[in-house]
Amino acid sequence: MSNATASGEPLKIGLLGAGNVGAQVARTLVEERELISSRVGAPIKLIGIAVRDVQAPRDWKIPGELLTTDAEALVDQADLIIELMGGLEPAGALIERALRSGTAVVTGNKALLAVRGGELSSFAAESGALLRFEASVGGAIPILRPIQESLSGDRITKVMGIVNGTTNYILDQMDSTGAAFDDALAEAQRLGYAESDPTADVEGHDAAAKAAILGALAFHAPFSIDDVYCEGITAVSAADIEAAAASGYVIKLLAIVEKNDDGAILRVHPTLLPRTHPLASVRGAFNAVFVVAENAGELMFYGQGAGGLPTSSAILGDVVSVARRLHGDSAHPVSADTNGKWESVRALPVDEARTQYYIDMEVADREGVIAEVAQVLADHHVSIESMRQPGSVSIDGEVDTEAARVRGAVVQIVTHLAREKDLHDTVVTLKGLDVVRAVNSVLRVEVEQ
Ligand SMILES: NC(=O)c1ccc[n+]([C@@H]2O[C@H](COP(=O)([O-])OP(=O)(O)OC[C@H]3O[C@@H](n4cnc5c(N)ncnc54)[C@H](O)[C@@H]3O)[C@@H](O)[C@H]2O)c1
Ligand SMILES: N[C@@H](CCO)C(=O)O
Ligand code: NA
Repeated sequence: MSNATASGEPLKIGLLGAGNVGAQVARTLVEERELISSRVGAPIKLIGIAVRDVQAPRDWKIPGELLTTDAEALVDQADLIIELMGGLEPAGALIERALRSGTAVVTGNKALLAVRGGELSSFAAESGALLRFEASVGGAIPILRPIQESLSGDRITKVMGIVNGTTNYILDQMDSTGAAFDDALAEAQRLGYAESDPTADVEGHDAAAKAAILGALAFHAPFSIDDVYCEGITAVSAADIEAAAASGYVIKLLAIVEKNDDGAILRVHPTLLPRTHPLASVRGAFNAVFVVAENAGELMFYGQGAGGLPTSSAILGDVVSVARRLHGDSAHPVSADTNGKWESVRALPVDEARTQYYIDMEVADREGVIAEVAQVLADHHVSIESMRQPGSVSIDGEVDTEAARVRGAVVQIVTHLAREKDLHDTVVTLKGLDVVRAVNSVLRVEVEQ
């Protein structure tokens, strides 16, 4: 890397990958070069785009002289690399190559960062290279820079986000139209939100990668996706959504990272939220991230978490920010721009999380059943916040015993906050009771911070 801008030469930008996001970034860097240069305060130039096939048809006609299949040579010539190939390799090796030689990197590659983020950050710290990845969580939403910079004088205690647009779209469709999971997924695929292989989204892996990145930045510790407990949405049924709605809740797939005196817990799972919660109003494929910090209190960030154009906005914001730093190199030592020092924060098992549970079950309809169920919860130190018997309660709230006798009894319990391990053991014991015919669903609940 040369210190191009200090010598008046344009800052040389190399782009790796020209897919959904890459093509939009290329278009802006070519068509809006003057604007981006003026935002930087120094000239920039896109010097090349590494692609697999220079002849492949593209929506936006990229000037042919920019295309190359030699990604390594492009990395070696550039002052700043934008990686938008995705996947672990060759993206990982190319980013490592750039960072080790002091070349700045901007990427949106959450899958790579969730596995090798700590290692790549240390390469950056060793060489003084800048590494930015705002697009990797919440797409266009400015969330990582606020966590890294705006809140760096505060202590973040919890981050809770809807960080996967595909699953939010599916759950929202199920909630608003009563659709079954498979139909909502098919619609998400038709609209281009979900990929033909939707595993990474619906099984929660994409959200788990983002949880690892959020946890690492919020708590200054190099967490990886292996530290994240992950449950997707494939087991969420139309009946779950309907029962939740009847009790005033909505089901969202949340990435939750929180810190206590012993360490941090990182988890992704379907969660019941009261309809009055700010995250409950996030509809369709939108994303939102809720942050709680000791002094700032509660903050919420909302916007488009995916799509070529929105995501390109976050990439270009990082490019301008990095280019400004490279331009002012001598005045602003780059080492001051990193995430600070990693701290020693243990990743705790999900069993240590404190959460509330919603349990929907069918019990035999006879005397003493409710007392027996309540005793199981008490034995596990879990207290009950509310209990409903929707199948046997009439509209005015009077218990309709005749209805209960015919239908059996559905019992819905919301617990107070308790250790995940105790809640889990409670459900196992309930399932073993003779009077419990079936446990229909068990979901975690987030009510307050
Ligand atoms: N699309 C989004 O909404 C979105 C949002 C946030 C983050 N991201 C991230 O941005 C990155 C890019 O996403 P995308 O949607 O543009 O993906 P994409 O699949 O549309 O584009 C990737 C491009 O990289 C090219 N490529 C892959 N390997 C290559 C190689 N070895 N040499 C040259 N080219 C290669 C592919 O041919 C493809 O054109 C991913 O890391 C993704 O996770 C995407
Ligand atoms: N598959 C992701 C893309 C953005 O990271 C989503 O649905 O949100
Ligand atoms: Na973002």
